[in-house]
Amino acid sequence: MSSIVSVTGLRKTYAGGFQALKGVDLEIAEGEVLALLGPNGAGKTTLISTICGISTITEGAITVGGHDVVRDFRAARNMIGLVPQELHVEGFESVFSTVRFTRGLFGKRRDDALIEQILRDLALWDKRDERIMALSGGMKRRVMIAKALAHEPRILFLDEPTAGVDVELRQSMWEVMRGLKARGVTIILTTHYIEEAEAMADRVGVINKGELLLVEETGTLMRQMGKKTLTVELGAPLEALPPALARDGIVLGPDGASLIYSYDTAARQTGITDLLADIRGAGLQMVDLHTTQSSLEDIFVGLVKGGRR
Ligand SMILES: Nc1ncnc2c1ncn2[C@@H]1O[C@H](COP(=O)(O)OP(=O)(O)OP(=O)(O)O)[C@@H](O)[C@H]1O
Repeated sequence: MSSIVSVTGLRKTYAGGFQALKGVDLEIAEGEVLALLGPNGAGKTTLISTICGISTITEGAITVGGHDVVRDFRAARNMIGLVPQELHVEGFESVFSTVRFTRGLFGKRRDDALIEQILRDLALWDKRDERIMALSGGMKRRVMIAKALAHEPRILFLDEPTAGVDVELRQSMWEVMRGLKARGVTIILTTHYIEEAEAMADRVGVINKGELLLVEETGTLMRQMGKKTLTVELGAPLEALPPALARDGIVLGPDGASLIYSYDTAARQTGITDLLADIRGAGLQMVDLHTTQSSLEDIFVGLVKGGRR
């Protein structure tokens, strides 16, 4: 994997003595979308801020595109676009001039065609002459993204890009992110929305109490750690579970009308074949079968409760 961001042994202790990051190692591949999941106060924003060179490093090292974020701050920062959690926009300025001005701050030559393209991609072109204060919250967020993209960064950090936005806007933000990914932009987003990680991320990192508990491909994580539940609907309800069917992971469903069996999707033998044979052997009639897969949310809650894998 060729890393565009490399974080090694990162520790961050705030002035009051609070340890917000306790030794984080993380490699981010060029072109990937990485979602950082974690409860409030886990250290997600702190991690992003240290990578972006906004927050000082207590111990460890970070490189962005091979540039050390402390020694070679300017080169590292030039490669990064940051969309922070809070909206900071100059309310009286127009959309176009704000985004153009931001590009200038990075010492890049004026390129109005590029700004036009960015605004079009973000469905902001029609609003280019409006004052930012007159825009809706969702539009302001998009202006923040446009500003972050104005100097053509190769890496975009989005800190909770869809917190508190409506479903339609969330979907349109996802479209924006997909478009950027298709152009090869590496995206790191923090989110509280599991469905966002599931929908967008190539890999998921789970942070809790300043520790990166794991980083895994989204699909692999779901497969490795997921549980499945098989529900067998019975022709006639049972009073109790027949002894022949008793085994780990099985319970009688509501009203005794079904059997519910939980199994590990990663296990070599799920036990389903034996279970079905035993159900038949016990003379029970099966009228329907269905399976459900645990969500990334279940996995996440289990991880945060249970600590490092
Ligand atoms: N400037 C600061 N001084 C002292 N402590 C801080 C400072 N900034 C953050 N913290 C603490 O560090 C911890 C991690 O905060 P951080 O904002 O990184 O978490 P987060 O995972 O982004 O949370 P959220 O999801 O709520 O945004 C929190 O306990 C927070 O109170």
